[in-house]
Amino acid sequence: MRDIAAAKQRHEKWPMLTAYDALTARVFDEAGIPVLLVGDSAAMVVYGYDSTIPVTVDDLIPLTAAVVRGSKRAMVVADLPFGSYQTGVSEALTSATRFMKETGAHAIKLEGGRRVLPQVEALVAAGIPVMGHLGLTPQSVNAFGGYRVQGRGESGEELIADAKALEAAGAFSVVLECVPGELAARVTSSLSIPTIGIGAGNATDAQVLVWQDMAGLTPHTAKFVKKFADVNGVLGDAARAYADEVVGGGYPAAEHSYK
Ligand SMILES: Nc1nc(=O)c2c([nH]1)NC[C@@H]1CN(c3ccc(C(=O)N[C@@H](CCC(=O)O)C(=O)O)cc3)CN21
Ligand SMILES: CC(C)C(=O)C(=O)O
Ligand SMILES: [Mg+2]
Repeated sequence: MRDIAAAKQRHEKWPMLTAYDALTARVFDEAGIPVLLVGDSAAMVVYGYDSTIPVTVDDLIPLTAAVVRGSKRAMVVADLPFGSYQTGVSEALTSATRFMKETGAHAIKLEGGRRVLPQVEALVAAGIPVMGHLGLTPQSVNAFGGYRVQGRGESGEELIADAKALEAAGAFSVVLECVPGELAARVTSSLSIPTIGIGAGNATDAQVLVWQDMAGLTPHTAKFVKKFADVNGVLGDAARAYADEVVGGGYPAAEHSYK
């Protein structure tokens, strides 16, 4: 955390990725990704729901614990799911302390600005580092009427006020999702804590992507995603090659068999 705070002063950008299991956490940790987020996007990319709304604390705790076990150096951030903190300060404390005690995560993330300020202040007071999340907050997809760019026009000023309020409440960083690059640049220069962009242009202090999106596993992705690999192709080819060899009798060969 001290490192990513210092990076802002030095204008050094850094990457964040999601992770949901021990093996991918190890890969990203060894690749030098300093912060891993166990996102509530697990609802969609792990559990197959069509939004993040249904996923629970009980669903996310085992995944978060696995990511902590798989990584050595990375800071692991646990995303608080819908319904586990909006309901009040005491619910937020209960949910966040469960993640901290049962998973070994180093910080939590929650969505929203001034409307969740009491929760942010209480978590910070309890010694739990808090990452904020503004702009397209997917837990509010039903209020937004879809996954749409946020903060255009007048509402950009509201977002800046939310970001400043989160910083004043003690948040150590803030995710800006699907907002105009110009707005993200204004927020980034207005805050002394780092901003982490996803679909927020290139002026933020850091970037985050869902790993299955950046690695080319997810079939449909938003405009902001760049595919850095073709995992869908590689994995599909491996499955087809395996199937062919099983059907053809080529696998297993002598070297895969016990005497
Ligand atoms: N795999 C995955 N990747 C994500 O980035 C992600 C999730 N899942 N689940 C939770 C949320 C949902 N997210 C989304 C989903 C869709 C768009 C999207 O399609 N956006 C439109 C913007 C349309 C507009 O207002 O102009 C796009 O066309 O990119 C954006 C973010 C981001 N998060
Ligand atoms: C995309 C990031 C910021 C997130 O909240 C998630 O993966 O759940
Ligand atoms: Mg999330």
